Amino acid sequence: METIYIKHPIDPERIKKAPSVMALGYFDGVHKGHQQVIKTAAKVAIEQKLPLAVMTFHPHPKEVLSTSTRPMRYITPLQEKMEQMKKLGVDQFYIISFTKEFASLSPQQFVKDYLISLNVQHVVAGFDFTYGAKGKGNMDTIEEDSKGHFNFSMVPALKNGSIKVSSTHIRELIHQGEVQLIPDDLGRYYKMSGTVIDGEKRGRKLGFPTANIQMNERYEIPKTGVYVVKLSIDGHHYFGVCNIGYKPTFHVKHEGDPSIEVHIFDFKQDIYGKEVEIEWLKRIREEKKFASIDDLIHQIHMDKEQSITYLKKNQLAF
Ligand SMILES: Cc1cc2nc3c(=O)[nH]c(=O)nc-3n(C[C@H](O)[C@H](O)[C@H](O)COP(=O)(O)O)c2cc1C
Ligand SMILES: Nc1ncnc2c1ncn2[C@@H]1O[C@H](COP(=O)(O)OP(=O)(O)O)[C@@H](O)[C@H]1O
Repeated sequence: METIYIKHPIDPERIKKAPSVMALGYFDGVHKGHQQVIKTAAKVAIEQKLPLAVMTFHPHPKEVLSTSTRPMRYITPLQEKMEQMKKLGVDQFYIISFTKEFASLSPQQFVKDYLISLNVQHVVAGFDFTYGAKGKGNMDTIEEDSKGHFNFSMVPALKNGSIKVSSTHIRELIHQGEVQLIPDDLGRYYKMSGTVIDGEKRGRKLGFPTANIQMNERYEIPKTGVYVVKLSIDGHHYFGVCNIGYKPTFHVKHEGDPSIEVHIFDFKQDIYGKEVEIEWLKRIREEKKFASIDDLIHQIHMDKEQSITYLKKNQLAF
């Protein structure tokens, strides 16, 4: 996959003008609805013997246009989005830097500069895709704005039961800790990449060493609590039990991002500094403040047992 970064204003002299089929969207999550859009474009690309291209915008428009001071978090930060695009067989991945100036382009100017000038032959987008200043361009205006330079296909909403598959719904599931439901919408478990860092060196003394994981990017954060997780380290897969939270047994203050700590089953290696991937399989309980360390240790034993039972019952491991 070729990745093409474009900074606004686009320089028409410097861009490739080979014809392509282009799927358009923000695609945070690259969920089943997004996959439908990209697969529709892939089908047209095969029929027309053209490369499959995807155009996305980064950072997320909300991050640039919203007045909120809270930083935007992602289901798939850019690196992860790229990985998913590769898996879908995308040939060219265009990343347009989303700035206030870019956002103020009229819909017609966007189509002219970013689609027609790239020699796009066919555009595919989801039913709710909008383009141009204030999102005034949409699936009802694109035909007129294309001025006959390209055809387009609109992909209808994908539903999971009565609920529309959407990044918003997946975010809600992450925040509610309902991670076991996420594969229905996302097509895979929610996962993060991170680095194993030093903790407070207490885990080993408790009889439960825990790998403390620092997220590598601004991911959406699951609800605090204890989870069954899968870890990938150097291409090997392990299962474990994870606490995400503020460790109220030891700390009074709950500031900043929660810590993420995984006790890995049947594992005894030093992995400080390693890059890992953590998949969130199932939330099993709330984080609690224990009256004694013995009570906490007893509870962690039970969490481990419960996790292994869950993994066995769902034929995920053991
Ligand atoms: C499965 C599991 C469940 C945990 N549950 C709690 C909890 O409910 N409350 C709490 O204060 N700490 C909880 N912890 C966090 C421990 O307090 C923490 O692992 C220990 O303090 C070691 O921290 P360190 O690795 O930073 O040294 C849990 C840890 C694990 C692995
Ligand atoms: N089963 C295991 N699960 C998690 N980490 C383990 C395990 N066995 C060994 N380790 C190593 O021990 C470290 C955790 O030890 P711990 O005493 O909890 O210290 P820290 O507070 O630095 O996390 C991990 O980062 C990892 O390198």
